[in-house]
Amino acid sequence: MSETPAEKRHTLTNRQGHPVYDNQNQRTVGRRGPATLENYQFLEKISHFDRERIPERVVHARGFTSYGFFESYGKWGDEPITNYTRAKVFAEPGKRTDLAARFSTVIGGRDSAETARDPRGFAIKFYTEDGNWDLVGNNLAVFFIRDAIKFPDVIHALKPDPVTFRQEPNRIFDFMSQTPESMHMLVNLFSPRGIPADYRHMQGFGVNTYKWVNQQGDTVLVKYHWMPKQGVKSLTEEDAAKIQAHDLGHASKDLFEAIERGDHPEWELRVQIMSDDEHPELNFDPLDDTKVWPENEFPAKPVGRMVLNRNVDNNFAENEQISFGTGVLVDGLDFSDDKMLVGRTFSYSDTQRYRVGPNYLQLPVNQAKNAEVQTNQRDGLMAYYQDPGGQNPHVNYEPSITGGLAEGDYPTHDEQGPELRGRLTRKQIERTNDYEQAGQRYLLMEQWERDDLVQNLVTNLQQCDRPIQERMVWHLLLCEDELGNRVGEGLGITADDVAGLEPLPKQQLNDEEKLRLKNLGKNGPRDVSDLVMTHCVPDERASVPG
Ligand code: HEM
Repeated sequence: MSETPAEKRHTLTNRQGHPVYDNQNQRTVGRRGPATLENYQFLEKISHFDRERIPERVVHARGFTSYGFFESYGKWGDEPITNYTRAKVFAEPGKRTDLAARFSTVIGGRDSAETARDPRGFAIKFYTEDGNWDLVGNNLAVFFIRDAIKFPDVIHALKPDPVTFRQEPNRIFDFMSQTPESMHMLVNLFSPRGIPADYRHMQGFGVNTYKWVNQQGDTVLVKYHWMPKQGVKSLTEEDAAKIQAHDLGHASKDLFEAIERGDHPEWELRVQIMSDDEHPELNFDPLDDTKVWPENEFPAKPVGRMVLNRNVDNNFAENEQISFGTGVLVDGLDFSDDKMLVGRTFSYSDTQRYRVGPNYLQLPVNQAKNAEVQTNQRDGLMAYYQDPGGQNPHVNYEPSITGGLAEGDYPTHDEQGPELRGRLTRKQIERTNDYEQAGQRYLLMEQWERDDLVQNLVTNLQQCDRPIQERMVWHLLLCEDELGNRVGEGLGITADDVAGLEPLPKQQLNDEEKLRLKNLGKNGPRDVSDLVMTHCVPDERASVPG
């Protein structure tokens, strides 16, 4: 390789701007040492190196960030989107908003394999003119649990054993077998969808239920879906192992290289809407993130597209320090009472104040760069940007008659949504219905996906204690006969072996589930003839050379 001509190079300095004349040798007394303690250049270099790492994300540690834009179609079906939301990002057809996207795996550390069977994070930061909007989703449409209080438990079960430091199927299925609401997620996670071919060929889902608010203050419940224009492709366990044998970061590499060569990946954003009420006519709760909303009843309508067209310049500054959160909403978008969402909304900014620091929002990648930020928040560790505080820099408080920042005018209404009534309680939601959609999901799979799912469940459950295996077969039979019977066959467990198991303590079975339990393994397939679900679009088995 030819050397860069010396005259074009800048002189190396330390962080104080002092030129470095020798970067190979410490200052010592005589050639052979000892070293001197006042050697500022050496101490600055080493002590900065000692602090190069920040805590990695507690989940989603390995990920990759790129930039692009969102373009609104301005319509929800035939209607202007403004009928439903006043969020400016959707306002008119063709309106573009800058964004950053971070895709990730969940459980492994920062250097772990991207071929892991794991949900994939699908986090988008829209830099809108009203400030930032983060849509923090996953590639799978549902989640393991429906109440945020269980999040540390589900993650502990999925993370390595605190003693052996290995991910242990026995711990995972110990927890899942006691958590019936996880069945829908497990049916997805152990299917090929649990190992997307790469980041460009996967879907994204908001998973939690949010709200849209229009000019009149009317609210609707919404769910968000991202559909890759590249198609959906996934890997079997064997194919993933082949890739992992020579590459731990194939998905980041694929995305980076596609963007570098101008092959810009694209996703369409589709939105489902429901009126903002409890929907007693449904046999599930619209605020339950273990459920999808059937699209024959609630069509997913295209509202815009996202294109990724630029890579980061610095992985640490833009990927490691980027900070997403579900609390980051703009006017026209709102939270629902989804009990996961409220917990997530506390958790993200809490962990980021610890992981990145209290001034994490001053970093360029996190700044609301298309909106004015003027706040009386001051100082703290690594404070970089000090806002002048309006005309009078002495007034860093509000209210004031001598200057400083003033409150804005409320966009339209400060009251919205239905009236809520209820007594304080710790009860779970009523319509748990933990098995139906898991069974439907199985029946809507292609044959290769079903076979892969069964094989993956059997291989993992074979490593579990017998009572865990039995309880899992019991749950899977309640989802769908064929699924339970096939997994049971792989483990040497029949429906009769588990028919006598009582429901779990605190488990609420609905009438249909009670009936299925009576006929365990002999109920016949559910009817899925009319059912349309976005997360069931055909999945292509990715081809892997060798
Ligand atoms: C109560 C449940 C949940 C809690 C408490 C929680 C908490 C967290 C925490 C603490 C992080 C690390 C954030 C950081 O260090 O910057 C994180 C990352 C993430 N979570 Fe969750 N999470 C929950 C559920 C979910 C669900 C249901 C989804 C999918 C819809 C999800 C998607 C993500 C994504 C995509 C990231 C990575 C964001 C990035 O790329 O930086 N999480 N979560």
